[in-house]
Amino acid sequence: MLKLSANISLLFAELPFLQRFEAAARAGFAAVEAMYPYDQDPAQMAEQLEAHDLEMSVINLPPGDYSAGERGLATLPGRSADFDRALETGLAYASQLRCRRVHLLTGNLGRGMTFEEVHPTLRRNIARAADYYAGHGILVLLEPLTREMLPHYSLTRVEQALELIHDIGAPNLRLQLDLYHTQQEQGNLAALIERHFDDIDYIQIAGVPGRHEPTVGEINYGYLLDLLQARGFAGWIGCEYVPAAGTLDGLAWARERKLLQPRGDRGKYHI
Ligand SMILES: O=C(O)[C@@H](O)C(=O)CO
Ligand SMILES: [Mg+2]
Repeated sequence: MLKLSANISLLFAELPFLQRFEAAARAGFAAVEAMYPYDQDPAQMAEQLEAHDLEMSVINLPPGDYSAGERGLATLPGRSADFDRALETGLAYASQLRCRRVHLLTGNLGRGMTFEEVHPTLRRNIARAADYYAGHGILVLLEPLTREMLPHYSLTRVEQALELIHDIGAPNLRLQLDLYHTQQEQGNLAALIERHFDDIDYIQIAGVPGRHEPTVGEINYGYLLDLLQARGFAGWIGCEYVPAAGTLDGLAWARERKLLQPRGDRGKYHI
């Protein structure tokens, strides 16, 4: 059966962050994911995971100065100290949350820079991250992100990510395929899933346009989820979308596919 993880940076936003763990468990999720949990106390998050028998399926590594538009440090020359600090902080959180995956945001292209020009710095830093986390049994994931959201982002296509993954060759360096982003950059999702199935560790889903439930928009997730089911995809599928209305009502699609196992009174929170 396909495994869903609730992105509690976006889902259950009707509740304070620390209450979203219980709400996700009651709704029937076995895991949660978070984008940038670094404003939270990891001990409190760990308590919630334990209390509600949840896995933390993935967290992003610290992205640099987010408010300044930084989305990762791996492409930026002269930032190795910040990059190393991000690896250390990510490890502290992942360890305390027993999270076995971190998403390494690669960073923006500097003004006037091309992917080819940043490639040596990027490759070196990704290899450094993979080596750093390998010793802790943690996977490092690369996720192509669309320029519709991040116009200057460095890693936008599946083929770019796979070239780095295969060239570096670290066994703990894997692909995070976000179908919301990849639809906007290159489409052809079913063929990409089929062609690169063995390289995909993690999938995320959201509707295009609007980043709402997978039932809204141009992507036929019924077809894609059937394909993943038929291929026996065993990784997590992150529900990384902004509910169009209420979170619980918006999960009807997952309940209809019997992908959620509600625990206790799902409606405890009046959301
Ligand atoms: O798809 C996304 O936006 C996230 O998975 C992410 O890591 C970058 O924000
Ligand atoms: Mg994503």
